[in-house]
Amino acid sequence: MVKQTIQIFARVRPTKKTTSVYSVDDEEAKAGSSLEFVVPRDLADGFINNKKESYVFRFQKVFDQESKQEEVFEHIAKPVADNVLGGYNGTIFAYGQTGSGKTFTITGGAERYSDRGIIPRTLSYLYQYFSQDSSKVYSAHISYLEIYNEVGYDLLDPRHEASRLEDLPKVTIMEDEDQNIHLKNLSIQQSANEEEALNLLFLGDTNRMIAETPMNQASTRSHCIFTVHVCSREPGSSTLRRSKLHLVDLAGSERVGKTGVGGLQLTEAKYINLSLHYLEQVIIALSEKNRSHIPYRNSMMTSVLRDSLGGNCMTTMIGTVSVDKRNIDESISTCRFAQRVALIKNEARLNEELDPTLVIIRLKKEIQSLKEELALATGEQREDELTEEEMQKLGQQLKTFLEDPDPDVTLDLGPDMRKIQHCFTLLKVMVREKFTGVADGGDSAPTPEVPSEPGSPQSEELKKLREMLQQRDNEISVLVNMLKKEKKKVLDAATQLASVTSGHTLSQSALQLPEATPSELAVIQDREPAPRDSAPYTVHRRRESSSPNFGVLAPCEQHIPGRLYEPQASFGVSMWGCINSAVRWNGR
Ligand SMILES: Nc1ncnc2c1ncn2[C@@H]1O[C@H](COP(=O)(O)OP(=O)(O)OP(=O)(O)O)[C@@H](O)[C@H]1O
Repeated sequence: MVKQTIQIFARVRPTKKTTSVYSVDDEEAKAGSSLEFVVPRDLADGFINNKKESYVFRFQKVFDQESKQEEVFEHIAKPVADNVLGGYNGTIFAYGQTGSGKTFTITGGAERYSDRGIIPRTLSYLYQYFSQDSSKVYSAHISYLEIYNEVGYDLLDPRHEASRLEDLPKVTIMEDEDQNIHLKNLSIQQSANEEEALNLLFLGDTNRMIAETPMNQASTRSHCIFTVHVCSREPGSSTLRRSKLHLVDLAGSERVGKTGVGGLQLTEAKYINLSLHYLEQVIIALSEKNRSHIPYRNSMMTSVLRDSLGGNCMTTMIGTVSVDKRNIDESISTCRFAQRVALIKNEARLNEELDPTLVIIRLKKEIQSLKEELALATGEQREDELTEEEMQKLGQQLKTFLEDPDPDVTLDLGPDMRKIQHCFTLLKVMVREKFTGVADGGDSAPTPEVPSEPGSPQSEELKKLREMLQQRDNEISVLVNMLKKEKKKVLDAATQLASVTSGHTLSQSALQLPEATPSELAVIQDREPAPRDSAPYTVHRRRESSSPNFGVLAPCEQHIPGRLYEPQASFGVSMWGCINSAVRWNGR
């Protein structure tokens, strides 16, 4: 919660006449500035005259006649807009006598683009911010209320042009039990971008009650409240921030006697002055300590601005003053009003709430889950089939669960046995597909391994073993290829040997004879080779391992003098053992 007094600023309307009745003293940046009016004593009032000659008022800042709209926006509206973007309510209201520049400050002048006032500049600032801040999703809605002769009208109502004012629906105030104000018949229109928001502003301004008065050629005869409702949410979050920015152009106070108006304008002036009087009463009540009752309900304007005055809002007032000699009294009165306003303390709260639609979805789910739990507890299982949509949702849930690398992740299916069973069926299909490549089951498929939990020691071990197995497989296939080549060489050598010894030819099939007995092998391995030209030989079979294990051949890995062949390569040396075992000389 932010406790803050209402910030007050003064703006002096430019005047063509040079005037010495006022002076602005700009003090240190933080100390603010003061505005002084000098009113010389009127000798006509007699010699004994204790009337004050100098009136000094302090403000956060005084904008003199040369101040530009840009400057006013930067100092007054921008900080308020920033707070609104942060989730706090904000109000800026302009107060002053008629023709002192309230509408010029709040809405702006129509002649030049640089004369744009606080409303269009703030809209531009807000939408620019929305597009630049990617951390949140923003939306804005706009309402425009007019209070004319104590009756509220919706300025954005399209029937304004065609209907008479009396035929338009009246905006009425409704209060809930928490004393929050709700406005019936006031439309709140969404505006997706700056252009749409400006169109709404122009539509409302065209519908405003304007009349020519002796003080102002286009005097606004009503109080107007332009409200921007900002809503923001971080993507994926269910917390919403809703804030309101009221930009208020009050109707100007005027001295009926001085301006000499009559008829309708007199009635308007009476209503305006009465509502400003009620506003003043509220301000006085708020600035007094220990005051229990604040008369908000006296007028529609104070009821609508209830939060802005002493409530959940950061409020700023701009007192517009005219420094023509004939307007000095009204200007002093405006400054006095501002000094009282500066005593009001507001307590602005961050307007965060849970998104009601998300809360409803969550509660519905909870109810469904409780119903299912109850059915499970009472033994009433649901018999009806799962819908296609439910099954798809379960499939997606299961997929997310299986793909999540987190070992602690759980699959929440609720107490509905149909869902649990469906998930098991899906899981079975998935496992079979993965391990057998068969999409739909058959009894011949082997029982799939139960996959270990990812990241567990068993799964690591399994992974290592699989890698080793793959490596061995690769080695084996290389060796098998080499074996084939060597076998060919052996065959050639044996053929050559046979032709050298007795002219017999050794066929390849001779090397694929049945296995030699252990005693035969022993004899083969102990025997010295016979001389080259010895008696005819017989070929016995030497078992070749179906999975070539060359350890069997290892004892022959050395060159033996007198052998027929010199091995060509290290593997060839091993193969020599094969020949050694396979070809036995006749003299055994
Ligand atoms: N700071 C300024 N610079 C230039 N022109 C100004 C300034 N302030 C006011 N004016 C001009 O003075 C005239 C009266 O101003 P404006 O209509 O804003 O007064 P007002 O306080 O809203 O009066 P009312 O209460 O009668 O509506 C307008 O023509 C406006 O353009």
